[in-house]
Amino acid sequence: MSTLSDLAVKLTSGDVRVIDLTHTLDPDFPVIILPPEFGQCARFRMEEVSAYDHRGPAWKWHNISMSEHTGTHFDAPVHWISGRDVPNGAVDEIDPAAFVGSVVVIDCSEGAAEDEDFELTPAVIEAWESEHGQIPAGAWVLMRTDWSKRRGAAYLNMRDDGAHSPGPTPDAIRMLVEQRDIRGFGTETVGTDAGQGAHYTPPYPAHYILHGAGKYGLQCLANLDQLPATGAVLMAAPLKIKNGTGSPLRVLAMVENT
Ligand SMILES: O=C(O)C(=O)c1ccccc1S
Ligand SMILES: [Mn+2]
Repeated sequence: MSTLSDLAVKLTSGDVRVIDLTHTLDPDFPVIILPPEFGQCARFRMEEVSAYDHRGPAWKWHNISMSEHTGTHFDAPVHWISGRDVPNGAVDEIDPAAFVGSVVVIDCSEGAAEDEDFELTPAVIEAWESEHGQIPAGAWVLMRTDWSKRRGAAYLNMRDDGAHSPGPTPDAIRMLVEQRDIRGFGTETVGTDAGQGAHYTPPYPAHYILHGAGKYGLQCLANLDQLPATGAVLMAAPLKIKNGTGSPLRVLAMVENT
């Protein structure tokens, strides 16, 4: 039996499960808040066009609007100034082969529960690798913090000096990109960078280093606690928006029952 036929059989039998890593697109779902002098991210909005009524007797539909970076979404290299000249850096130009691939999960949930500004550092990555093996080239790396379980104001966790949420240090992202050649980095928080990411050098190091190297980001992920540390396959295909810097998307993972 071919690999794909075997996979189809296992998907039908449930020996391979599909896990949804996506938050519902909802007007109440928080979006990133930037300093007031900058443009802001739009929340998801929807308006009813008809509902089996005079506006459309046999059909129901809505018009929707949002930012490319609303909700669970994909960041393309062109999103950041460091990636502005990366070949095929917009969502409509990326090779679709990049949208399906292996994924590893680094569990930082205990650290994030103790410290809202928990940092993924090279030492955390190396400790993970000592247990699970070296992160394979071309893999997605997801930082599990269980932040997706937060609701309301606790999700953005804004204080007088801005947001406080976990994320990677510049050295950690540099290690993942330059030494492990990952495909992309994903988080449960509203951005791939820590809430205080503007204060690193370079500012917003995850965006700066990932996208400058032609890598991708995923944000506002959910259910990472349902994934194994290794062995899952991620499917993350952004909308094909012309010259798009990113897009909301359905992120799914295939996990084998062991
Ligand atoms: O990519 C994003 O959604 C994101 O986190 C972001 C967007 C724009 C400016 C800064 C950041 S930090
Ligand atoms: Mn984004």
